[in-house]
Amino acid sequence: MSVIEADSLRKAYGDVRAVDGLDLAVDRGEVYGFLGPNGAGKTTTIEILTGQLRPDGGRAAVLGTDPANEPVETRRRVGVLPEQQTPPSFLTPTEFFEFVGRVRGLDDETVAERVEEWSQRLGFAAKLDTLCADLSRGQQQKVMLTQVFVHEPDVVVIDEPLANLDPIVQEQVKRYLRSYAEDGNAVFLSTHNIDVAEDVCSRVGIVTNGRVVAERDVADTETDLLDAFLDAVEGADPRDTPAGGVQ
Ligand SMILES: Nc1ncnc2c1ncn2[C@@H]1O[C@H](COP(=O)(O)OP(=O)(O)OP(=O)(O)O)[C@@H](O)[C@H]1O
Repeated sequence: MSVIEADSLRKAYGDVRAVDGLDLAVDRGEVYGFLGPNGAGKTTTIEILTGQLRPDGGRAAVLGTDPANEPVETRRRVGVLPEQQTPPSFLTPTEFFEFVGRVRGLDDETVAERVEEWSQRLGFAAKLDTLCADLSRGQQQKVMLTQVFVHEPDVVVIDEPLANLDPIVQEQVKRYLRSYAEDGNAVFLSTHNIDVAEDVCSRVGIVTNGRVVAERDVADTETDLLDAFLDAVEGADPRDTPAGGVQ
């Protein structure tokens, strides 16, 4: 059984069909790249998969539960990195992780051990007791990445995880994501960066106008992801078609 499934998913904002009949399935062991241009419907899909938004139609399932019906359970079992979100400015990373750990049912000792490991891995151990407001954008991203994994979820849904990270840390995170999937977990990685998709993902779904229009195995040497992406985007109809019909 796939750990992430979307079946004819739909969501409109007024007359904009943000997600428009989207199908996908992600299995354990995969880093699935969700690759699409601005406005393709990636964020909206992520919000549906993580229980933040109820679809207008279709069905989503994450680890066998419907995020629309069980949003709290979904967010407890899944690691989520929302687009451009920063940790609370009025907390230190240590305080933030304690809060996150309690919400997810972890004891403080377990949280401290995992935070120690992650802060060493990403190189922000010296900043654990600095107010998040006083961290650089990259350091804030490291904090956000740590909260994704602190409860050791089987599935993570991450939006542009490498944003603001220096090249060395980017390489470490890429390596970690691949090994995390190889250990039998699943990564759903949304990006508009083709190089990131090529470097990290095992399979890529290209999304335009709210649906997955092509899928490619990245290991397939015949695949040129850039060509597939340009074909999909150039072949797509203009965005923002009114939900009621033809523009
Ligand atoms: N809250 C909202 N109200 C109205 N329209 C919205 C809202 N959120 C998204 N949209 C529209 O839905 C479409 C899909 O947006 P979405 O944010 O899901 O795309 P995206 O692929 O994440 O884009 P980007 O890569 O630029 O972040 C866009 O046309 C956008 O303008």
